[in-house]
Amino acid sequence: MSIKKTVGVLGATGSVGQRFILLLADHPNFELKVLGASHRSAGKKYADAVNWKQTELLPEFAQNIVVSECKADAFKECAVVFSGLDSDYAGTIEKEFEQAGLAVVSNAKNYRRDTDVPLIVPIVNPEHLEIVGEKLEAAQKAGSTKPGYIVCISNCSTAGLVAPLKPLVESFGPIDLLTATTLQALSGAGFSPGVPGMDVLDNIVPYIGGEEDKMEWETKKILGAVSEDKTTVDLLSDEDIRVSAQCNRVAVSDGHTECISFRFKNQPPPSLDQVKKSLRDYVCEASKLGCHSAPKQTIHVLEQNDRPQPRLDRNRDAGYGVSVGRVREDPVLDYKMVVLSHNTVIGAAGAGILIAEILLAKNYL
Ligand SMILES: NC(=O)C1=CN([C@@H]2O[C@H](COP(=O)(O)OP(=O)(O)OC[C@H]3O[C@@H](n4cnc5c(N)ncnc54)[C@H](OP(=O)(O)O)[C@@H]3O)[C@@H](O)[C@H]2O)C=CC1
Ligand SMILES: N[C@@H](CC(=O)OP(=O)(O)O)C(=O)O
Repeated sequence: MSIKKTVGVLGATGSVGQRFILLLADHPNFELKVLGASHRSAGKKYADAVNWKQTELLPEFAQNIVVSECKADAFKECAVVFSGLDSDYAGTIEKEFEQAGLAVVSNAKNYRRDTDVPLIVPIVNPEHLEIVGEKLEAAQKAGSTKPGYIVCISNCSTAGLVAPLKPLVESFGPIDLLTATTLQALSGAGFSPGVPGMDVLDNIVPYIGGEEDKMEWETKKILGAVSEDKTTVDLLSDEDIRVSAQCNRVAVSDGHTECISFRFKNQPPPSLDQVKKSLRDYVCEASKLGCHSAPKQTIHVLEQNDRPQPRLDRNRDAGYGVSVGRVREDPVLDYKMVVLSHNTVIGAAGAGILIAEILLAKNYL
């Protein structure tokens, strides 16, 4: 039996942090031993520090762990540190951890735009982790100690957007025009303080600060390619793809829905049946590698007229799979569809865990 790697979570009390606790309970490769949060939580038992908001009970293993301050020394035994830190603090803390030689897999936005930091949706572009492999190999050749590094997880809405695009681009070539309108869950806004009930009850809020720009920019990095020397990512340009996003907050607990339309660069486009087949047949690399959390079916193509729906479909493949429905021709672009992805699983904590499983499978941890 293989020995489990010790791991830690920064921001363990938040929306993403709580999801990490759930997903890491009884994980076959990782044992979650160290939890970090703000000075308000540090020194308390996790059960006393956290305002637990999940529908599942707080797992027993985590209840009595004493929350640490987010200092690298407390995490030095960790093979990987997952971060669900508030972005106001993630920048400094994650850099300190990297400089201390730790592997950090982060949900925060701070380093996503650094070209030498992989920005990963694990069911889409795990090949960008080659940048980590190259860094480790270079250090080994130079005889230096194993370096720390940061891997970023994408914005949660971007994860749902790029998932169905990947197989389509692989099968039929580039997509050059793309529009997306999102209906985003409350858990995406975090728990401190979160969205006030008066804002969302009987209501929709048509603004999520910074979200549209993130979707438009991050798509170009995720669908880009690793440079020849394997040290950076070459982004797609505005000429390669134009992306337009509109983001809305709705009264759903978990699961981001996105109505998307797109055009293929190569005309005429594939048929509707070819599009659906490409989505259904797609097997992500994590599944091929046999990673524990990899979805059995990466993209679920639903044929019922009224699906996907967040409450009914967000937990497909335990939240690691993405659902698409209403795939049909678009009278303006080529095709349109509705995409649903679990924002705190494949859009956040679950993505982090799947990335770590891929790093492990590639002997990078
Ligand atoms: N929610 C989602 O679906 C997604 C979130 N993200 C990103 O993940 C990160 C976490 O988001 P979310 O869980 O929603 O946020 P929350 O507000 O729910 O949680 C924030 C966490 O950060 C901790 N924290 C706050 N201040 C400090 C500090 N000074 N030092 C150390 N820790 C601190 C909090 O600890 P304490 O309880 O002690 O205050 C808490 O654990 C953010 O960067 C967010 O943008 C990314 C994708 C999706
Ligand atoms: N903004 C997203 C969640 C989030 O925090 O994303 P990011 O890590 O890109 O800031 C939402 O509200 O649903």
